[in-house]
Amino acid sequence: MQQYLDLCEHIINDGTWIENERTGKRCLTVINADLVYDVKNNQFPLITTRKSFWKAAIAELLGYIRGYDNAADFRVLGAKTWDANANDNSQWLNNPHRKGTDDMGRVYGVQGRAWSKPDGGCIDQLAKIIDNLTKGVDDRGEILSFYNPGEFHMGCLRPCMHTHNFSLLGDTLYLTSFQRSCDVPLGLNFNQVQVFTLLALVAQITGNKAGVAYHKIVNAHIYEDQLPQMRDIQLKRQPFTSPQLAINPDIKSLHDLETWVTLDDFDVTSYEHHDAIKYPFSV
Ligand SMILES: Nc1nc(=O)c2c([nH]1)NC[C@@H]1CN(c3ccc(C(=O)N[C@@H](CCC(=O)O)C(=O)O)cc3)CN21
Ligand SMILES: O=c1ccn([C@H]2C[C@H](O)[C@@H](COP(=O)(O)O)O2)c(=O)[nH]1
Repeated sequence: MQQYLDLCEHIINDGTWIENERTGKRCLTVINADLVYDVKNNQFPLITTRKSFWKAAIAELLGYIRGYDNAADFRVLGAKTWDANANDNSQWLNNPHRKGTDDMGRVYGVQGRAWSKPDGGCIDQLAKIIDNLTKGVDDRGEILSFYNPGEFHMGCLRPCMHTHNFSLLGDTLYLTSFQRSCDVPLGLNFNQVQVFTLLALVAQITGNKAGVAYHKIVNAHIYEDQLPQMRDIQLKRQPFTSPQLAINPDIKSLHDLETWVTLDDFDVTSYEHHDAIKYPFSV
């Protein structure tokens, strides 16, 4: 939690104001942040200086794992977070590739589970990784990449957390996740949960121990309309100690994650937090 607060302070103290054309807003911005999560000791990196809706973050992750391309499917899992990008952005609404209401196009999990090959067919990057890690193999290319510039024009948003690179040392699994663009008040609150949970889940279903997750961010920003709440409210609060994440031990395979797993299979214990803060969202 302290590393999150340090990043927020760093943006406020040292950030540069940058105009963002896509949203029409200015962002206070820094380049480079390195966050580290202790998954081994279950130090769940949940924000405590405001109430965090962690279930929606895990629902998003499940949707990516399943390769969903539709905001309605994310809503069924428990995340409304893709509604705006799928339905309220005029550029995407006018895109001939959009297949109708709630379509997100070829983003995130679609690339992870069905990357189109130029010579036909597609690649399931996640299945290959799970298969290798289950056999104790790390070919030094256990990479799940959502970043496909050849299909950016077919999706509502370029992936922000775009690459997850797994590493196996003996029977301990590590994860290094890369993020190109980070909305620190809103998105990072979710992304921290997702990096941690992805390592915990993949370790569990491949029969390995979870080690450390490394989260590398390039452009970390606070939108101009979020700044007063972050600076004058959230950063004035004292953090509480980290809660713990509990995952149903019956989840044993990728197939389980694709079929019956719901948010009821996750629980957070000892979560002490301050009141919720509603931050503006930029589409
Ligand atoms: N500007 C922007 N920031 C983001 O963080 C973001 C995007 N766009 N577009 C794609 C996804 C969607 N994400 C989102 C979208 C909404 C919330 C949000 O509104 N969170 C609220 C409450 C959510 C709830 O009640 O479930 C929060 O207080 O954290 C968070 C992440 C992350 N991503
Ligand atoms: O998982 C996510 C998804 C999105 N974001 C944020 C980062 C930016 O504020 C916007 C995306 O805008 P771009 O113009 O495509 O960079 O969404 C996030 O923090 N985490």
